[in-house]
Amino acid sequence: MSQIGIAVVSLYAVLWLSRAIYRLYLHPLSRYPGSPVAAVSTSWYEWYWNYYQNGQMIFEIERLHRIHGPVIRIGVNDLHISDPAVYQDMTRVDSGFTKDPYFYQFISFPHTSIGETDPALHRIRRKVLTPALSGTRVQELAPTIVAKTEQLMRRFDAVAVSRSTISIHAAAKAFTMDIISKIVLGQEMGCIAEPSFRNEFIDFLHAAFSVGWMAPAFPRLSSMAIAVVERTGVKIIPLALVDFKRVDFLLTTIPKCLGITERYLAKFDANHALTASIAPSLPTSSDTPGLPSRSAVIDMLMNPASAKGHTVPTISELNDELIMLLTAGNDTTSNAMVAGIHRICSDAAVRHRFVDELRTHSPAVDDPISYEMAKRLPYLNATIKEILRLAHPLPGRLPRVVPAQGYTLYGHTLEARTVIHTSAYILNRHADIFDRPDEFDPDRWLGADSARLDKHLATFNRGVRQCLGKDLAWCELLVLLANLFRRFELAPVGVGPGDMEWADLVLTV
Ligand code: HEM
Repeated sequence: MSQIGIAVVSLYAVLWLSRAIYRLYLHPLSRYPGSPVAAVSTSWYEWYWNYYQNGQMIFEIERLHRIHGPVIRIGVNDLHISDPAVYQDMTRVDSGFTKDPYFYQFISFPHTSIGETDPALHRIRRKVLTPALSGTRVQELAPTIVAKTEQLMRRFDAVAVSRSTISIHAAAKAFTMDIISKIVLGQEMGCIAEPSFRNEFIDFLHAAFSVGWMAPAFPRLSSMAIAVVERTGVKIIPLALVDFKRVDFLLTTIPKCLGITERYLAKFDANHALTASIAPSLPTSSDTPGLPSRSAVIDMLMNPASAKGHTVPTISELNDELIMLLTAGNDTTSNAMVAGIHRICSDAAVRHRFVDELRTHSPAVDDPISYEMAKRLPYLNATIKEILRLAHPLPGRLPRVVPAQGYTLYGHTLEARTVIHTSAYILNRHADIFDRPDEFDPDRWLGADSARLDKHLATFNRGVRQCLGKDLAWCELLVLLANLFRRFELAPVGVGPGDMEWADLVLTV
């Protein structure tokens, strides 16, 4: 190496070392315990635990909390908190905490309901989408959800008659995909009718998220990779978002989604009277003769009058939102179903009470249990809450930025733009709130204390960024689990120890 080369490398080493010393001993967060590696380099810490060790950082964070208490440092500018009171404070509507743009640019598309980090723009997007997913809308959609459950039950009937087995995992994902695609695209994907419940969207999603943690670990490299792929179509490193943006994926793997959206818009554009009639109110008929079924989501997004300040998205922005909604509405609820079915089947006492309540209140097996009835069954509801407490569809860190005025944490003021992470996996098992936290015990939700526990359930997040699909998820879980367990005696086949272990790949995989 030339002398200049040696000088450059030495200078870089000195700079790197000085910065490492500053971050470890002089940085405002240096007072907090945690990982020294994380304090020096967020990237390598993230890369090691989440990419190299495949989504294990959440378990390492849990271990560090056990050693160091409620606050640990997990990055140069990042703390992780395990304290339900701090979480409540951070999720107050007026807390001023916002989503961390650095993190969300890599797990979501910009300006979508999930990815928007600007509070004012988010408020508008949320207002536009709320009517399509609100409690009232879910009530209207409930008969469709019951009908999809019935269709799925026919598949289970066939399996029971032939005394063969069925993949609960594939069945649950097909069920949620057909429902969310109908809501989002106006047309279902037809996964329940597929012989093996084929669901290309989920296959793609899991392949993409298996490399998802590369992006937050190396943000500059990731931004460059996204720019390169957008301009040339060439994928230089494995990244979930790069895969999402890949033209060949969009054209071949889920042509149905884009094709459906484009046909939908073309039909509506061709019919100006109808386009003009897309008022802020929702379509009442889902099947107007001669037209594709209506998507409340697309209708509201394409209507400039949906909310004050709303700008109609371009086709690309529209697709970004639709893909995010398909993702949010498919994998999460189905994972809760799979984990829940396994829990109920594995606990004879719970299963007995669960089935007993269903058969007592609704003995006629051929009369589907409605959403209305399911909502009224206490043990069913308590069991689902307990499933949601422990099932972890989105287990991991949801980083939030400290507002401009700073934030006082245990007497010390954190500077604006410090990032605080909390995780449902850790909060939902916090011993200050949940007695015997690792035990699956639906009865905890039937006691006098249940309202207090409810307030601390972090599964759907809280505050202005809480889940917009919570009512839909609840409806799907209630209707599916009630009808499934009332009708069938289920037993796990071929599920070995370790098969239900999960990794945090943003989504649980
Ligand atoms: C058991 C099932 C579900 C769980 C556990 C869950 C969990 C969550 C969580 C934790 C968030 C906050 C994410 C963040 O802060 O970055 C969220 C947001 C969101 N979820 Fe869900 N979700 C579920 C089902 C659904 C369904 C069925 C939909 C329907 C499309 C949906 C749509 C959304 C949307 C649009 C947001 C963004 C809300 C906003 O920021 O305003 N979710 N969800």
